[in-house]
Amino acid sequence: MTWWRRNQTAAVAAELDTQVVEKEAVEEPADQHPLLTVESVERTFQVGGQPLHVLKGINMELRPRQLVMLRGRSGSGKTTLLNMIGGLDQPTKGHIFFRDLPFHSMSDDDRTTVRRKQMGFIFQAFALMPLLSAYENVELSLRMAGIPSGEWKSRVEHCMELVGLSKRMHHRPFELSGGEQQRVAIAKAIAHRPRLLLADEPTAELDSQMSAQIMSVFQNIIRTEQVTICMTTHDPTILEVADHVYEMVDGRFI
Ligand SMILES: Nc1ncnc2c1ncn2[C@@H]1O[C@H](COP(=O)(O)OP(=O)(O)OP(=O)(O)O)[C@@H](O)[C@H]1O
Repeated sequence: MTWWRRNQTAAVAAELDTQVVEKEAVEEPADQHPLLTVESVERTFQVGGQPLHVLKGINMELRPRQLVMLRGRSGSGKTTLLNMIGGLDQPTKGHIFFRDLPFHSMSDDDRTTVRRKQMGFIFQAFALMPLLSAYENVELSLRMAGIPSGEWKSRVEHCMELVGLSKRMHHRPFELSGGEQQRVAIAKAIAHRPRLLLADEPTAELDSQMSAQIMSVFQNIIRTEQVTICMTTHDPTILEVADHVYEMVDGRFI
């Protein structure tokens, strides 16, 4: 089993390298091949010995440089789906392809390799480290992704500039407002140049003005960093900036 895993991991690493070369060589038009495809995905949890059907047949696509929102009431299954798209969990049934990689059947190790290199997360569980400055938080993400240390300084400074926080990069999270902390989280999530950025309720704790700022940062990074963003939200006021909104009710899109 171990040798197979190692070979599989090597194959994924090789695939990623090829994809990076392709990315540099060819500029993909926005509407070309999907970055991610979800086909007939179901997710069932066992709760107290009973099956709980949370996702009941989801189909969706994320295309390069799109801003896609998952909207729905609390408990409708948005976070469960986002976890699946990010390879943090696997479907009970159905298929998920990130580019050509079958997330539904890949090992945890292989999904982790893809995630580290090609995805960024703005999730509560990946929150800022409180004792590190904004700069050090972003740098940490480059270190984790295996980016050579010689590239860290310019990339951190570039990302802090993209989110409009160049003047505050040596502050620690508690010295920043909620909106500023969220912008540091965005800088941290995009520092290693992911293809896909996933955000779970990124405007949840923010007032409407700060939420609008975050959405404007998202639009800016889609343009300048060529990233695709998929986020969950309850907030009807930000839906208009989405390229596509999937409305979820009780584990299905309507
Ligand atoms: N690991 C798990 N085990 C058992 N049940 C789970 C698990 N994860 C999620 N659920 C259940 O699945 C349902 C959907 O949860 P999910 O967090 O995906 O909803 P959501 O739409 O993101 O809600 P919110 O907007 O409140 O975050 C809930 O009833 C939740 O209790």
